Amino acid sequence: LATPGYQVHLCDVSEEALNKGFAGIEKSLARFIKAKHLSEQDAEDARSRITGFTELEKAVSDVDLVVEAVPENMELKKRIFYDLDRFTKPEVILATNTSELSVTAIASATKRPRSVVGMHWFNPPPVMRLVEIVRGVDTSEEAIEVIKKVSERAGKETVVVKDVQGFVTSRAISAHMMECMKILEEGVASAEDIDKAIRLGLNYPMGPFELADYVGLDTMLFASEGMVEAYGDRFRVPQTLRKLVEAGHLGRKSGKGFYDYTKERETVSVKK
Ligand SMILES: CCCCCCCCCCCCC[C@H](O)CC(=O)SCCNC(=O)CCNC(=O)[C@H](O)C(C)(C)COP(=O)(O)OP(=O)(O)OC[C@H]1O[C@@H](n2cnc3c(N)ncnc32)[C@H](O)[C@@H]1OP(=O)(O)O
Ligand SMILES: NC(=O)c1ccc[n+]([C@@H]2O[C@H](COP(=O)([O-])OP(=O)(O)OC[C@H]3O[C@@H](n4cnc5c(N)ncnc54)[C@H](O)[C@@H]3O)[C@@H](O)[C@H]2O)c1
Repeated sequence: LATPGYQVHLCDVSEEALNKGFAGIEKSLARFIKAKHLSEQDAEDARSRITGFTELEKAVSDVDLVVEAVPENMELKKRIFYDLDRFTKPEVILATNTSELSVTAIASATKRPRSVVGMHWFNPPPVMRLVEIVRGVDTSEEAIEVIKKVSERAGKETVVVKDVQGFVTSRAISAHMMECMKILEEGVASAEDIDKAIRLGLNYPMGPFELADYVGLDTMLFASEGMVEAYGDRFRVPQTLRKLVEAGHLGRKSGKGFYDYTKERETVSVKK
């Protein structure tokens, strides 16, 4: 959002967490500069528009829009929205990047459910082309329009969907990934070969296990629990996924998941 010109307040729980965020932004800017999508000056301008905060009240007291992206946990999201409702000006729109939680339930923690809306980005957000906008039961047309405008200014296409478990995208990808997980657990093929088959045979940019590591296995587990609760037997929480998360193997962000990123991995991604 800083690249297309917005002033951004980035808030996280500690300086260490903030620095991780800034390091991620640097990596992305470097890739864009290398690919000549951005000049050094554009990158510098984007950097100068981002200010870090570790206190939520200070971060949001004078903003026009909040995009929340804390871990996928309903109690935590509700606590944050309760605070956002108290700390922001009354006209501010409060968006959540939740992958599958009920936007309507998150909105119930505020006194302004009309201004609460889903703004679902995709990883890596600077590259992926869609923002899925989720209309909660009370979300106003104005809130939807603001998110459309902001997304378009960030170069994204949008779709507006109803607030059902998993919306369109997480529901669809869950079906695909959970079936691949069953294929793995049945011993039909290795994770590497399933990933290769899906990439080369079906032309997906990433196989299910490399994508799961990329998204983060903790986020995957939270999301799959929600899918099972809503849709029952059509989905089930994969035990292999649960065990990896219990062991602290969260994918790329912890160095290990379905693959080990601490060693130079014979990468299974297709290089041109
Ligand atoms: C198995 C477990 C089962 C459990 C079931 C659980 C179910 C629950 C499901 C819920 C999931 C929720 C998910 C979430 O809410 C929504 C998501 O985010 S879903 C994930 C969406 N993302 C994808 O699907 C990504 C797929 N991958 C790709 O598109 C590509 O691989 C890639 C990441 C773009 C990388 O492309 P490559 O060609 O491989 O690599 P390159 O390095 O050449 O990059 C291409 C191009 O992109 C630029 N780039 C890449 N990354 C970044 C970045 N971070 N920042 C900036 N730019 C980047 C790169 O520079 C290249 O640019 P170019 O040179 O081409 O101009
Ligand atoms: N990972 C993905 O690919 C992806 C894609 C789309 C949407 N999402 C959604 O985005 C949200 C975040 O997911 P993630 O995978 O980035 O999680 P993550 O755990 O990797 O990152 C969450 C961030 O929130 C910070 N945080 C925790 N508590 C906070 C608080 N009280 N105040 C401010 N910051 C706090 C953490 O320090 C961390 O930086 C989830 O709702 C997830 O479903 C994730």
